[in-house]
Amino acid sequence: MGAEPALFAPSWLTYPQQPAHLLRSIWMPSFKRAESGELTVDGTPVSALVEEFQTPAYVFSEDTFRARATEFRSAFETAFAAHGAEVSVYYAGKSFLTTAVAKWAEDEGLYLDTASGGELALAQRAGVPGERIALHGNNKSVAEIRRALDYGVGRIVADSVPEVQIIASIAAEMGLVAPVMLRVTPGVHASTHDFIATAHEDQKFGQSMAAGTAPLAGLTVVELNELGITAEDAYATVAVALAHRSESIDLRGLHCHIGSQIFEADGFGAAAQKVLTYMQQLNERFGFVLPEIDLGGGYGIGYTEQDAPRGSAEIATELADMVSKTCANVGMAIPHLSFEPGRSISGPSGITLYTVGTIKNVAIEDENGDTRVRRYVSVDGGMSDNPRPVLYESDYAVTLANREPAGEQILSRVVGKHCESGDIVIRYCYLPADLAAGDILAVPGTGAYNHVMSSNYNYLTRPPVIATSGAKAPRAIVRRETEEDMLARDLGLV
Ligand SMILES: Cc1ncc(COP(=O)(O)O)c(C=O)c1O
Ligand SMILES: N[C@@H](CCCC[NH3+])C(=O)O
Repeated sequence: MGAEPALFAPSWLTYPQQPAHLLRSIWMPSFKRAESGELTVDGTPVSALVEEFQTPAYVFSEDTFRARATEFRSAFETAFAAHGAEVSVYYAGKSFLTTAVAKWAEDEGLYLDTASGGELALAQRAGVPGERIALHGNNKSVAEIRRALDYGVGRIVADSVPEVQIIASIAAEMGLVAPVMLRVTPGVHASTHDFIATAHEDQKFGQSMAAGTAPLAGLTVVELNELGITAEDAYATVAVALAHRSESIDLRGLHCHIGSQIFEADGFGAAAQKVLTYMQQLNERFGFVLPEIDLGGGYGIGYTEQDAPRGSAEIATELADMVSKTCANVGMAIPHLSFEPGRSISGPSGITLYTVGTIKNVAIEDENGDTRVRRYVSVDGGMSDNPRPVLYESDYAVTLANREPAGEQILSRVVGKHCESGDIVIRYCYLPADLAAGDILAVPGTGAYNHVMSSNYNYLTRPPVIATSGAKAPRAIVRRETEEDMLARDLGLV
């Protein structure tokens, strides 16, 4: 492996050969090669999947999803139980949600984090009980809040002072008491792409815990005085005071989420430390004991051989030790803990299958000024089924799936079929020299933030999601979109 990360400074001389074997940090045990060399998913050869469901297609292993959900939950429960604390795990539906997935998560003992009225509607359709659901969002509509309260969700995570006010007034009008968590901004740096980091101060989520931010809360001095808030207080304290005063809000605790696709433990630990310390200050100030803290999700997964994801047991043990130490230091009992993993459960459970179309060579100059050839391999999908490369410069791995990727390997770039030069599926990979139109490629790690972020760009129809498991025949849990589906929304010459 080269000294520099190949993803950002690819060197023709140093970029590692894509291993023909399937790295287990990227490919879960559901994805195996048969003796023939063909890739299988939970025992079904990809050629059979492609024959029945065509490409592009997301293939999602129910077995892997269930195993990862249970593994995460048990790891966190066990690690915190060692300190006498209890844990609830909320599966973050924003990463991948269908009726079947909501049910699998519930079967495995997970609660469900929803991020909009639409996700909530899906959870309702799946029959997830209200008390097992959380509703998130930084700009919830009145209808979304009403729907959540009507369905009896276990908690609404309020993002700001105005949201606390709106939730309080809707709950009062409905004659209910709304269970609320307050999202705070821990002000720590999370090492991930800027667009998916959410813990620093200058972004849209949460309320600041920093002293002296209360005057930014939008209340008049008289209103702040009435709440007992001074200019030295934090913005978040204003929200807590409002929630505390309201008879239609049951304040359950604080919430924070530092971002997504994070490997280092430091950010999670630092955030937990800051929020717990602030929580104890609130407990003392308001004379209550907030019963719960939610530390969000964000645990990174392996996309390429450059990534080294950590196991849930290791993360959980580290966090539990950190939380227990902080609580002892600030003199509080460990509150109920909750977590919201999305990608770490759904991401590695899914792959995307594409069919190879045109293959062409382009002459380019390498870093030494020598002319080289880059092989462009086009597939039948692209940024409409996976916008992550174009949004976050995300890197993925790929393997030839319908047969053994044997023989000479050639540095290649896999691109989509959209009308954009940035429509790149895999920037750098080695694929066999004899790759040909009609071959099937499999891209791992597409179980999270792919199907849910797909689009109809260039009027491509969105792929189906095929669920696999050792116990059942593969079946579509989301059907392929048809041209009729797309065209039906165009109202013609009105
Ligand atoms: C509040 C909240 N919880 C949970 C998640 C899930 O994150 P991830 O899929 O990275 O675990 C997100 C997304 O970043 C989020 O915003
Ligand atoms: N959509 C992002 C993650 C956002 C997480 C939700 N707050 C991704 O694909 O990585």
